[in-house]
Amino acid sequence: MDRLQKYLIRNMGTNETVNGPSLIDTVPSALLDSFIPGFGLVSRIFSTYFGIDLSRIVTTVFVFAAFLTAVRQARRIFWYWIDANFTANVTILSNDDLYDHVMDWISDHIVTEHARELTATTRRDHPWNARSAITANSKSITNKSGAKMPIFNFKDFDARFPPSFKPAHGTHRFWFQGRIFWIYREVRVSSNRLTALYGSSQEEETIRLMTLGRRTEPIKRLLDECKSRSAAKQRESTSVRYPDTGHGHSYWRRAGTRPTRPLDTIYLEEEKKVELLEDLQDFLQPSAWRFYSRRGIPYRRGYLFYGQPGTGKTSLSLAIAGMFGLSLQVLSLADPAFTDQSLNQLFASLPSSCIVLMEDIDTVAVSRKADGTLSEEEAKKKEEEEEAKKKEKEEEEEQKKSDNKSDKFNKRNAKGGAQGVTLSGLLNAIDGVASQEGRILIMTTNAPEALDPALVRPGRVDMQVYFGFLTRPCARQMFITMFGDDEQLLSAEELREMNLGGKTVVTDETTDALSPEQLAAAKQAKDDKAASVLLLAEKFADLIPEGSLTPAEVQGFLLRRRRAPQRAIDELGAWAEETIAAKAKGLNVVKQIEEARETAGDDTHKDTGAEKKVNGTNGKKHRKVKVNGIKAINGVKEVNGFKEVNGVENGAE
Ligand SMILES: Nc1ncnc2c1ncn2[C@@H]1O[C@H](COP(=O)(O)OP(=O)(O)OP(=O)(O)O)[C@@H](O)[C@H]1O
Repeated sequence: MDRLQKYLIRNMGTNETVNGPSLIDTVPSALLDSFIPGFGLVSRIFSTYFGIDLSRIVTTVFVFAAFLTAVRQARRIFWYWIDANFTANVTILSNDDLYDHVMDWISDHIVTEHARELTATTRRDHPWNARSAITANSKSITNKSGAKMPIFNFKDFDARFPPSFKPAHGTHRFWFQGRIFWIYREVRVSSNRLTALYGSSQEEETIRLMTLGRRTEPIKRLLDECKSRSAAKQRESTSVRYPDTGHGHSYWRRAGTRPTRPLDTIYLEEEKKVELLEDLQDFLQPSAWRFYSRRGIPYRRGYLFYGQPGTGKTSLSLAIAGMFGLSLQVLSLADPAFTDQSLNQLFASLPSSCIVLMEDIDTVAVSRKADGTLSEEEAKKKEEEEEAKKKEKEEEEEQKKSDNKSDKFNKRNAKGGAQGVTLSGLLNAIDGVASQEGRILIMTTNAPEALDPALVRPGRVDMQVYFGFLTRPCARQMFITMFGDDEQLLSAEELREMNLGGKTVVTDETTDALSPEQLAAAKQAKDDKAASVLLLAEKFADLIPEGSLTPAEVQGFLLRRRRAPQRAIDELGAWAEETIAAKAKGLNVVKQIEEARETAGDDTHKDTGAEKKVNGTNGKKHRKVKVNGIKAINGVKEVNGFKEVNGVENGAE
């Protein structure tokens, strides 16, 4: 013992004598001195002047901390052991739809007033759900007829809703069907295997559901509950995904949801619509999968939607996705970030049933053959290119500085460049071995003739659908949809504003307040209006020049007059004539706005831009207004929205 004491005293630098303080007092002080330089000196000062033994205090703190660490470690080991032997777990990645279903359910069920750790986000309801455009601070503008129109203020609307809460990152406990569950919400770095499997990014958020017991059945029941709850909520929306090519990996990023577009708001000849739907329905039958696999046919379906811009190719794709409850994966090959490899990754990581919408497919490198070789003509072209290579290089340097990215991409594709997406890369991706079964591919193009035949051969494209100009039946339907009483399409305010000669239009909100006589009169007014709209729709359809105007153009025209059906009919002829003439000349901008206003000396439409009085059809004078690339011509007589609605009745007579 003596020897040990001497050794410690010598090595730990204490100058106490062997007969001084005991070992238990001395050792900590010496040890602490080596950890905390100067501790010995401070300790002696405290001991001399205050009579406090600092080393004892510090030792106690150290022992306590060590004890706590040991307990924590023991608890971790205990839970690890429990977790490994007596619990069931299910992990869900954030790029899966299930993640949102679970988060929605959890937010509704465990975010109570007792929850202590939450993540708050601003909640925005869709203005669609606003009962009234008028808020406490509503300002209004006066329209041409002197009537006050309340301004819908989005900030005021948002302010009506409290934030929404979700469980914060970390662990939360809750009960479901009499059983305890834990949810761990965390961000983690994905492994290569997971990345390959789910096509996810390097960092991703996960939730892990855990319950006691060795079977996952209770968790599956919970997931079923989450799914069925949110399925009802999500029936009205279509989830849309876009590709992300960050971190050297390409994956589908969920871009949110879009309201499901009703199919009857797509104006396409009925036979074409029915034929397409039957084909899709046939393919999506559960029995079809067996049929395809038994015959060794890849279970995929391809469609080519072609036609003028603004004829509804994209809109129909969204409507179909909503109708069949499929997600829409949108891909634009004009994106310069895409390569053959990223395209392959994206097709390999598609969900098992979905619609892939590839827009403007003609922008891809169409000059390459499927096998990557060049045709005779192309080889000749390449030779010429090589001859001019030196010169081009210099030019390209200059162009690089001035051109924007998409111009560069188009030029590269026009030359059949090997970067970006090549035709052979595209063909491999869409029907290579890695491509997902069960997917529906919709390719859209304005220039079908520019496509390589390999791209549209049967098997890759199983059905071609032409989207043409607006036909009369479709124009009629568009008019009815635009001015009809469907409360899905028109808000209560709008319906009320669309009164007929002073008679109130019935809405759900107003029915309670009316006496039986008033109600009958109002219902009659509503029926009258519906009948009037039908008659006006016939007139409108008769005036539509077939084979000349796209649905987008007519939709734009009607939207400008969405409260004035009679005005739409009055102005259609002149507008259509002008629009067709402008298109024939290849004009996009019809009038130089300022110049036109100066010439006309008229400032009625300050907000809309150019105006110029010209002679239109039927010997009437018209004012031309350029709005968002679509010309509109207002009738010469002074019009106001409310009077024009009354015009519905006139038109019906
Ligand atoms: N056939 C149609 N039925 C209903 N709406 C249509 C139709 N065609 C165009 N529209 C309307 O016009 C707008 C543009 O339509 P959409 O994007 O679907 O056209 P597109 O043919 O895909 O055009 P692009 O070739 O330029 O991509 C949308 O607001 C849509 O509502």
